[in-house]
Amino acid sequence: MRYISTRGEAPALGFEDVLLTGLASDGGLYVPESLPHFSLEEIRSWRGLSYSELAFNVMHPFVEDAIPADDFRDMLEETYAVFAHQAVAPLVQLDSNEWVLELFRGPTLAFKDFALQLLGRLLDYVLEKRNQHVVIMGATSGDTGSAAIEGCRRCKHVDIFILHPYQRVSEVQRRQMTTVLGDNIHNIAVKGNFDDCQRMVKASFGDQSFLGGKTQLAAVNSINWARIMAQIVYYFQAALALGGPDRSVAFSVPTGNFGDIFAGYLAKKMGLPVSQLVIATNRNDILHRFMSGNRYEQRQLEHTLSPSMDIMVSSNFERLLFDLHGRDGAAVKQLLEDAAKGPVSIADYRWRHARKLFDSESVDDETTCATIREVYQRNEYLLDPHTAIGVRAARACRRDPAVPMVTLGTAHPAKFPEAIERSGLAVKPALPTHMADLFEREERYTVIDNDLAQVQAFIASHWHDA
Ligand SMILES: Cc1ncc(COP(=O)(O)O)c(C=O)c1O
Ligand SMILES: N[C@@H](CCOP(=O)(O)O)C(=O)O
Repeated sequence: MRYISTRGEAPALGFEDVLLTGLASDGGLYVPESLPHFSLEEIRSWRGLSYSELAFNVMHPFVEDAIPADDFRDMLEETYAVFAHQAVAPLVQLDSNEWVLELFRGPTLAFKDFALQLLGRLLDYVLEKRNQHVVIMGATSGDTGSAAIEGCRRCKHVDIFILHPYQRVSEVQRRQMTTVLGDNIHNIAVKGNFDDCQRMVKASFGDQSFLGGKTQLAAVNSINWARIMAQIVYYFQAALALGGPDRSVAFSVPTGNFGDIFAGYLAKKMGLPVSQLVIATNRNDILHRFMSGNRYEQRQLEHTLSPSMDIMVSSNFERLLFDLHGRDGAAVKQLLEDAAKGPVSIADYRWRHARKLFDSESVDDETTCATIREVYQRNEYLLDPHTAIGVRAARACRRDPAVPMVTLGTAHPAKFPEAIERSGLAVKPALPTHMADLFEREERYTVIDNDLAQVQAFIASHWHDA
């Protein structure tokens, strides 16, 4: 399997190099040159497999040139053994044909664990083989950071630097990152927003000279193809549990950086019968505005009760644009350069195609709280604010009540007590036992101005060989 860049100017790479490269050298994102396609018969034969066995079947074609099958199987077995539910991603029914897929049973209580527990093991495997060191540089609006630290902190050959927007993540999210005190773990609170953090990460991948040529950067964000690859699996798992592939399933996906829903789009392209994909956004709704009116326009970022989705520059949208433009890298490059200067539209027939692939809805804080309240009162089930946005959007966009609609439950409600309180509910979601003393643990992080040079200087002087 070879991987090509969405901007068409970077060299094609194999899996190992894609894993370590993160952002392509032309500023694009890597995607597989061609996707594996599974027949209905093959997918049907996967019924009853454990999560890790299913993960092997779905992902092996992407890694087969780089990792022997038995090693990959062992890695997946270990990865999904750390999840706190036997089903790994259990389904919870809210109503007739309405489900939540709980993706928050991993160590850091968000869907990011599915990919980052694996990414840590993949990095360890490849770096050990090459005897190579990397500096992980990641941006987080709250969840990727802790999942990346948890997934990679035992890797032998890495130093980890995670940038989060200062005072713009929940206290639980911050503490999940800043209380992990290893010598190779560095949390940076940037006086800016998530987009600023992500911009710094991308700029640093583009010019790594600040590291003095002694090591290289690796990505834990969904710009790294391996993140997307691992997130495809749970679409297959949920569909199989609900009668797929002999029955279509619809998914509603709380969306920020467009990684999770892009994985759903790929699952469909790989043969899974998916009847609907709903993009569910908060008030930072650039994707919903684009889907509704073919106008891609960045606005001021708002701070909402669903902070992990406070994102305006949605990285993985580029991967979709690449497909919408017939995989013409030059066209994507031009479009994104124009988009950085002002609003852009795409050719009407391309936009209509996008509308066939996705529905969308934007949900404000008030409606998020109302949804948390309603679902709790009816089902005694507590949604986190991101999942609540997914549930609300699913209800607004649903096309066929006979088709199971699955909302991806992207985080545990205990990570966002503020939203639960604002919903007027008297319940306090408890943190699981392994995090019970989170508020007593020592924290360590460095606050830095919203300034790339200062951030890079910090990294250059703190990675372990520096
Ligand atoms: C809890 C939660 N829900 C949803 C999202 C959105 O996922 P994506 O960025 O893949 O669209 C994120 C972060 O990205 C998140 O942390
Ligand atoms: N919501 C994310 C933002 C980063 O997205 P990623 O999927 O590209 O890592 C977070 O919680 O950090």
